[in-house]
Amino acid sequence: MHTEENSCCCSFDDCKLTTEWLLSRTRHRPKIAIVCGSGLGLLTDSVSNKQTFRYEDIPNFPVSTVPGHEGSLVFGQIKGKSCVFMQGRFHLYEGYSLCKVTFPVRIFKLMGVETIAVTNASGGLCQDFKVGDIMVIKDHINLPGFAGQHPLCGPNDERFGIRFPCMSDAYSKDLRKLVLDITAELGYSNFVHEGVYCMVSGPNFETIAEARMLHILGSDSVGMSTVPEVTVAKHCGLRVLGLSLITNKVSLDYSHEEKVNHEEVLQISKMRAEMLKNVLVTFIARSHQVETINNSNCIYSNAM
Ligand SMILES: O=P(O)(O)O[C@H]1O[C@H](CO)[C@@H](O)[C@H]1O
Ligand SMILES: Nc1nc2[nH]cnc2c(=O)[nH]1
Repeated sequence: MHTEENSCCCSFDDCKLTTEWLLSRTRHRPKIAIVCGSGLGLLTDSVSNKQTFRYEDIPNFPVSTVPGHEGSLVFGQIKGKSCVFMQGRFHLYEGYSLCKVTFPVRIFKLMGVETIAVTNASGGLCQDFKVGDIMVIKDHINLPGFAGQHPLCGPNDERFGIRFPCMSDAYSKDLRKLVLDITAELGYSNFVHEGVYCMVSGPNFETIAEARMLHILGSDSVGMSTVPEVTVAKHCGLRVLGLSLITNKVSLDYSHEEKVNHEEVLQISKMRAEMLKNVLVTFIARSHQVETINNSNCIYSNAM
């Protein structure tokens, strides 16, 4: 139950303090933030002029507890563009409240970030998807949100965004088009699809009956993250790109003998991280081609 006292452990002042702490320690002023999913920390390999902060050293930041999530904020440049990477994200199943899970997104907004690219590892429900494919997220299903586990529950702070944000366009159409153009140019079209990502809380992988239900409901892939970050990003007026790496096929059939596990997820992520990195490097270099949106819901739309 949400009350004034317990609803938010990450107030505007907490966010401000963390933002000021970071801005006073780095000269980087990123316009793009990238969240690295499970096993995708290698995405930071192409960053030059790196400056790294461990999460445990940043005031108010949660710490990473999941293998494959290093726990560092990496500032730097890619093709001359200033960016910041979350090398490791936070999940509901780790025991964090959703406002803690999404805390970094608001820090990025207050630092002056305009675009966020979220990546994840997910299980493929769409029967056309193969292990190692990339799904450009077109839309999502916020399953925990239906049950009241929602990062925007509780008193709304208008300085971040409006009470009732529109979510029908959470994933920027222009950024999706840009990324589809890039993947075509790189010769990746055969293993890139658009689709709907469904978030479950985890930490267990799906039962067969659950997987069948999610598939019937219109989900193309399933994972345990991303949706809270995207919801908060859209609330405060960031442009969002979502890329999901299909690390396993989710079983819809009781005769299926293969059992998914986190080690396999990490193995596939590491195998395909290079490909995802190629996409993101080009995306970062070219994202200025897509105009910045002006209709920000957030009144703190510029860096403090
Ligand atoms: O969504 P990311 O952080 O990529 O991680 C995915 O991989 C883990 C399961 O292997 C879960 O945390 C799931 O959400
Ligand atoms: N819930 C869920 N999360 C995942 N993350 C990577 N693969 C999966 C999966 O099959 N199910």
